[in-house]
Parts: sequence; C-alpha cells; structure tokens
Amino acid sequence: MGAPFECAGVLDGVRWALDASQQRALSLFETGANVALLGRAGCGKSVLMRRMVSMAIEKHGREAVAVTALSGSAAQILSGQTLHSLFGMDTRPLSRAGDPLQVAPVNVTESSVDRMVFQCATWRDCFERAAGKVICLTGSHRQRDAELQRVLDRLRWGRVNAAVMRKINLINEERLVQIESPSVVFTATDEILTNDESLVETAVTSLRSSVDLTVVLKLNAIFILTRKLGDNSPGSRGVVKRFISAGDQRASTVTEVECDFDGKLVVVGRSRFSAYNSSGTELAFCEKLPLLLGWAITVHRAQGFTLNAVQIDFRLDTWTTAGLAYTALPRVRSFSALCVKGSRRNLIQFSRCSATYYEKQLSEENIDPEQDGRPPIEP
Ligand SMILES: Nc1ncnc2c1ncn2[C@@H]1O[C@H](COP(=O)(O)OP(=O)(O)OP(=O)(O)O)[C@@H](O)[C@H]1O
Repeated sequence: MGAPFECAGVLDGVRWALDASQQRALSLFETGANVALLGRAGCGKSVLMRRMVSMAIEKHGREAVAVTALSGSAAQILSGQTLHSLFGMDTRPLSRAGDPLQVAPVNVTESSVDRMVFQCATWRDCFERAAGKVICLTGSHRQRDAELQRVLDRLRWGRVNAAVMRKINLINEERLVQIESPSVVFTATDEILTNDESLVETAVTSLRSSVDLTVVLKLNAIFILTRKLGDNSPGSRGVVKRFISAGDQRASTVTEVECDFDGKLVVVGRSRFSAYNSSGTELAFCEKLPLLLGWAITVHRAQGFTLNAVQIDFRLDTWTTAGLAYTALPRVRSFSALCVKGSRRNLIQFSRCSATYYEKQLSEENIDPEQDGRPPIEP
C-alpha cells in the first residue's frame, strides 16, 4: 500500500486542491456509502481513489482495506492487487473508479456492446441502490492545453471531424534509439508465504498477471516508472544512468539502478508486489524493479499514466476497440508532447451504450453534459 495521499499540494509550481466534484465524492465516501467515480481521462479519479484508500486505512486499519483493480497496470497505479487475488472479500465501503468512454481492461470486455461493468447486477446493487452512488467527476486536470482538451473531448464523445483529424495527425521525425552497451537482466524473485497448496497457484497467477517476470535494461535506456517513487508518479519517464552492484561489477550482482528523472538522480531498487487471500493475509510476494522499457508501451498499460511525451503510430494496429484512441491520447498534458502518425476517421470508435449510461448519470446529478466536455452536435 502506498503512503497516504495528499488532497492538496503543488504541481509544476501551481497550487492545487481537490475540486468540487472530487470533494463531493469524498464527503459521500466519508459517510460510509459505496461510491463509484466516473469521469474523463485526467479528471482525478486515481488521485481521489488513493485519498479514499488512505482515509479508509486511517479509519479501519490496514488489514481491513483491500485495494484492487481489473488490470495489473491499474493495480500498480493504486498500489493494490488485481481482482483475482481478492475473491470473496467483503469490503465496505466500496469505491470504484473508471471512465466508460475509455477502453475496458483486456479479457474483461471483448465486445463493448453488451458486457460493460455498469450493466452488471453487482454494479447496480453496490452503486445504484440504497448502498451507494455513482458520482461524475467533472474536472480536467491533466491537460493545460485548452485546444488539446477540446480535441480529446470530441474524441471521447465520438465527434470527430476533419479539423480534429488534422490536429492529431502531427507528424514528427521518427527517432530510433540504438544502444550498444550490454544489457542487464533483472528477474523478479518470488516468495510463497502460505503452506496451503491449494492457494499457491492462485497467488502465483495473481502475481504474474500484475508484474512481468523480467526487466531488461541498458545504460541510457528509457523507461517508465510503474509505481510512485518519491516525487515521481507512475508513468514518469526516466533514463538509466548507472547500475549499482552489491559486490563486484558483474551484471548478475546489480541490485539497483540510478535513474535520471528530468535532471534529478534517483536510485530505484526492487519493490514488493504482493498477493493476498480473501481475508487480507499475504500469500506470496515478488520483488522486482518497478520499471518498464519506455520507448513503447501498450495503451492498456499506459492507461492512467501521465506521460511526458507520447508518440502513437496508428498504422501498427487496426485500433478498432471502442475508446482505445481516446484512452491513448490524453496521457500527455499538451499538444507539443504528442506525435501521432497515421490516424484515420474509422479508428475513432465510440461506445454508444457507454455514452447513454454516462449521459444518464450526468442528468441524475443535474450536470450539463457540455459542462463535462461533451461537444455540441454540429449541423
Ligand atoms: N484537483 C486537482 N487539481 C489539480 N490537479 C489534479 C487534481 N486532481 C488530479 N490532479 C492531477 O491531474 C492528473 C490526472 O489525475 P489522475 O491520474 O487522478 O486522473 P484519472 O482520472 O485517474 O485519469 P485516467 O482516466 O487517465 O486514469 C495528475 O497529474 C493529478 O496529480
């Protein structure tokens, strides 16, 4: 579990605090109600979830709070575990965050039409009846560039026109980075803590679904951080500067990596990733570097990250999943940090049923969809 998370602070020299919709959701959560948070990329769902987790730990104790996610990368952002590792856990109050207009986790929703999470009976029981509430977060905190925000809102609601396509088709020179220095392989070390044979497989499957077994790095390799480390949030991009060895200089003894994050040197060591049983007891853990090679990353893995710069090549895939393009593009704060190749109108897929559900939620909260970024329909 990460350190308690702030609800106010300074970001890029600018003071910030939870916005009105975030505060409303937090107040509701404090009353003990289940809360589901919906909202566009960058509205502050993860920030608020981390705040709720630290509040719940303060109130109920570490053992009583489970943090879980449908995908391994989301679990890493929240310093939690995947859902597989928490079967049967009775956790109250519940909070959940997501954006129905972004892409769903792999293997959970193959067709965006009939298997959305908000269509499940469990969702209705937890968040739409007496036990809870769905709150739409209406802020937009990642993008400082108003034009990028407008383009993203259009993509999110499937309102794509020629001007949008031109804007996201900015083509820069491709830079291929070739590194000739030797590679250093970091292999995760597992430890099984349970003696119960029947739980070992579940624990190992849970660990493997959220972390890669090996990370291969080279000097000057570019990587992305997958866990919060000091001031660096998940998604921070850095460069490997030095391998630190425990004993002699052989690669096999390298234990830590000195990394450059925007001019600041930080030593990154292994982090502990754990699998728990239904009552919160740790069954197994693995220790591995919280780093991914950062020249290329799938959209699913990047979901939730704020990245310094992104280059997307739409030519490399068919990109037809609803919400995929919208999930990829808001990772950056400004247009100058974005380079997109090969975008075409038919790549921008949009889930009508998600939009209908989202519009219904906005209307229940008396929020004008245009205030939440939905573009007006053009004649
Ligand atoms: N109230 C706020 N004021 C200023 N900045 C904020 C606020 N809430 C969140 N942020 C910042 O905005 C950025 C995006 O926040 P966060 O990652 O929580 O959004 P998200 O809704 O989870 O996004 P995504 O859907 O892409 O996962 C982060 O850099 C975060 O620190």
